[in-house]
Amino acid sequence: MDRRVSRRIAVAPLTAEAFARFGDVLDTEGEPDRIINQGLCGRFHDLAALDFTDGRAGISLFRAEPRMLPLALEMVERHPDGSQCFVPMSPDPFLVIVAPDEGGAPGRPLAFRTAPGQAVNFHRGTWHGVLTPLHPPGLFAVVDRIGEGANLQEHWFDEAWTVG
Ligand SMILES: NC(=O)N[C@@H](O)C(=O)O
Ligand code: NI
Repeated sequence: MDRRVSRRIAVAPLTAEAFARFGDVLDTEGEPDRIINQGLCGRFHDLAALDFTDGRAGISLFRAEPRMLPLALEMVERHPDGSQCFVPMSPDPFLVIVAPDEGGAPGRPLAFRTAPGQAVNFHRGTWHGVLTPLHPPGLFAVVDRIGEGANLQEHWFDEAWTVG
């Protein structure tokens, strides 16, 4: 009997609970923490743990090509010196891929699809797929570490995983 592990990764809806071991989910679920601006705005306050060993936080804009599913996942990466936050600038869902660390290498990846208005913040050192829009224009604000060195470890799989 073929005991090969399936290399197909299903895409699940993103939830804070399922993502908690990998990072933070930012959204406007529930009541805002503060009502500001003369009652015209709800502030959902301090939603992500920004964590940098050195350097500083920076905000960059990404314009990324949308991908189609099923996706051949060839690699994941991690940033040992800083967290990384993807904030979509459109209401379109995007794909979030993470993997547990197993002795310094990624284990079986997990894939999530965001709901409109959800953003994610990868904890420092979390294995993740690169920014992966599913719809144009693929515009994101990214909050991550600005500092010396590459702050990047890549892992290329011997055999790609199929996501979706
Ligand atoms: N390289 C870069 O700025 N972005 C990646 O870290 C990514 O996760 O998309
Ligand atoms: Ni990254």
